[in-house]
Formats: sequence, C-alpha cells, structure tokens
Amino acid sequence: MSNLGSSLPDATAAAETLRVGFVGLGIMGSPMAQNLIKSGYDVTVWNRTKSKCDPLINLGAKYQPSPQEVAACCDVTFAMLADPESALDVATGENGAASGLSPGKGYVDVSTVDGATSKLISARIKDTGALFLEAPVSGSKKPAEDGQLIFLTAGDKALYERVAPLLDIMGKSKFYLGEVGNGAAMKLVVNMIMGSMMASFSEGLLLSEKVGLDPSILVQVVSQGAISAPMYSLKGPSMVQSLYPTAFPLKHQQKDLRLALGLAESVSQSTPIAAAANELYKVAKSHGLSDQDFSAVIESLKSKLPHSKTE
Ligand SMILES: NC(=O)C1=CN([C@@H]2O[C@H](COP(=O)(O)OP(=O)(O)OC[C@H]3O[C@@H](n4cnc5c(N)ncnc54)[C@H](OP(=O)(O)O)[C@@H]3O)[C@@H](O)[C@H]2O)C=CC1
Ligand SMILES: O=CC(=O)O
Repeated sequence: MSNLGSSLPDATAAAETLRVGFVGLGIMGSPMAQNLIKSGYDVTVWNRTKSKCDPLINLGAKYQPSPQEVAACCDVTFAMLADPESALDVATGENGAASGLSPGKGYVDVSTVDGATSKLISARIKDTGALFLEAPVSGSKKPAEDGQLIFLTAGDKALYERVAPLLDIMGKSKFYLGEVGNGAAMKLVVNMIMGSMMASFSEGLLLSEKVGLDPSILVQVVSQGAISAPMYSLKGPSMVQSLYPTAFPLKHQQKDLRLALGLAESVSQSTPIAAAANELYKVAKSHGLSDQDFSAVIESLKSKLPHSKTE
C-alpha cells in the first residue's frame, strides 16, 4: 500500500496506488470525485446524505460511514463542504477526518472558508502528524464536470506536490500561494468581485428593460465589449427569463461576501461596493432564493419580490 511518504514516479503510477478519499459530495464534490474515479484512482467517499454517494459507488467508488474511516483508509482525503462550520466539523468533530489521520497521510480542504477556519483545521490536522493543504477552487458546476477548475492552494508544499496530478485531473490550473490562509483569502477576494459584478449586471438588465430596451440585446452588447465576462454570457439569457438553474447556490455567494467583508475589516480596507452587494444577497435569501443560482440576486431588485421565507 502506498502512502505520502513513498515516492510516486508519475501520474499513472499514482493512479494505480494512491488511495483517495472524498468527503462532501454536493454540486462540486460529486463531479470532482467522479473525475478522479474515471481517471483510475481508488476513491473512497462519504457524504452526510448517503444517497449522494450512490452514483459514485456505481462508478466504482468505495464507501465508508464516516470522515474518520475515509481518512483512515486513504493516503489523501479531499473535503468539499458547504461553509466554515461544516468544514470544521467534518475535519475536527466527532468521527471527523482528523481522528483517522496519521503521519504519511494528507488532508486537502477544497471548500470555500475563511482563513481563520482554515488555520484551525490545519492545526488539528498537523497535530496528527498528517500534512494539510487548503485548496479552494474558482469555477463552478460545469468547470468541475469538465475538469477545468482553478485551484488556489496554500499550506504544506510537499502535499501540494504529491496531489498535483490529482489537481491536474480536476482542474486546468493551480496556484501555490504559501502559508495557510492565503488560498482562502485569494478565493474570497475573487468571489467578492464576482458577487459585486453579478449585482451590478442585475441592475443593468433591469434598468435596460425599464427604459424600453431589450435586455437580451444588452447581454449581446456586453459580451462584445471590454466588460465582457463568460459569466454574463452564460447566465444573462436565463436571467432575462427569470430562470436561475443552480450552479453556484446564492447562499454560498452570500457566505463568501460575508467572509470577504470580514477579511476586509480585519485589515481596515474599505469595500462599500461589496457591502452593498451583500445586502442584496441577504434580501434574496430572506425571500427564499438561497438554493437558486446566485444570479437570482436580480430578484431582490424587482418591485415584486417572491414571498418572504424565514431561512
Ligand atoms: N457551486 C459552485 O459553483 C462552487 C462552490 N464552491 C464552494 O464549494 C463548497 C461546496 O459547494 P457546493 O458543492 O456548490 O455546495 P452544496 O451545497 O451542493 O454541497 C455542500 C456539501 O456540504 C455538505 N454539508 C453541508 N453541511 C454539512 C454538515 N453540517 N455536515 C456535513 N456535511 C455538510 C453537504 O452534505 P449534504 O449532501 O448532506 O447536504 C454537501 O455535501 C462551498 O464552500 C462553496 O462556496 C466553490 C466554487 C464553485
Ligand atoms: O465560487 C464560485 C465560483 O464560481 O468560483
């Protein structure tokens, strides 16, 4: 059996011998784990809602009933959880991954969390003698399916090098940013920009319609100019139809804005645009749009909002 202390000559050899754990099989975790299985890795999965493991088990994955047992039987375990609370609990709580880790193993947290949470997880993992890498991803459901994510990593460089072949299967690029916290910070800055861009785009779509323009034409105009972004071309057409098929849940975008505002406050950086955008996502959440795509933030700018719902 291999472990992280052994040398792995190339990606093919690694696929044959490295035992990979994957905990957290939501919108992102499922396709990421699927790509590893399809590449020949020996993958063991766990998810709080067990039924989400079934499609991966059908593809050849093994199953263990807790993060602890996944970590105990794997060389490296990836975690893709919703938020700081769940990432911390799955890593360090009762039957959490840390209880199954030991020297020679590695834990890679690809969830989007704040730096303080990532450092807490890192400290607990390192106490076991295992290595830790934070590696949040930029890119959504489709890039996850297509193996086109961007990894923003920080932590143990040796683990980064060991898992590089796996990151290359799940992603198109990877950045190593040094100390734990830097990957989390980079991800939060990127998603702060994204959340504000989507809020601004929403205002533009609604204003164009109100002054008698066709918002679909606005999407085309924007897509051809200097402010063109794949996000606008991808989501604009469905936003015009008030459709928000979920790729990136709105509740996670609001979480990221909240965490980014905390990061900004910690260094006294003024971020009024992000603060205003955050309020819009909060309104959208309070109207029951948490599980819709984050482009549903446009609804919070409409005069007739969906019925309020306590979340
Ligand atoms: N979707 C996207 O486009 C992107 C998302 N991200 C980030 O990746 C992470 C995951 O996102 P995504 O896959 O979309 O989210 P989902 O909401 O689809 O999945 C969340 C996962 O976390 C698990 N989970 C939630 N709470 C707990 C808990 N208390 N204990 C154990 N497990 C828990 C869920 O389990 P269960 O199935 O039981 O609910 C599920 O596996 C988030 O941090 C998000 O911000 C990053 C880039 C893109
Ligand atoms: O975190 C979301 C993304 O699209 O990246």
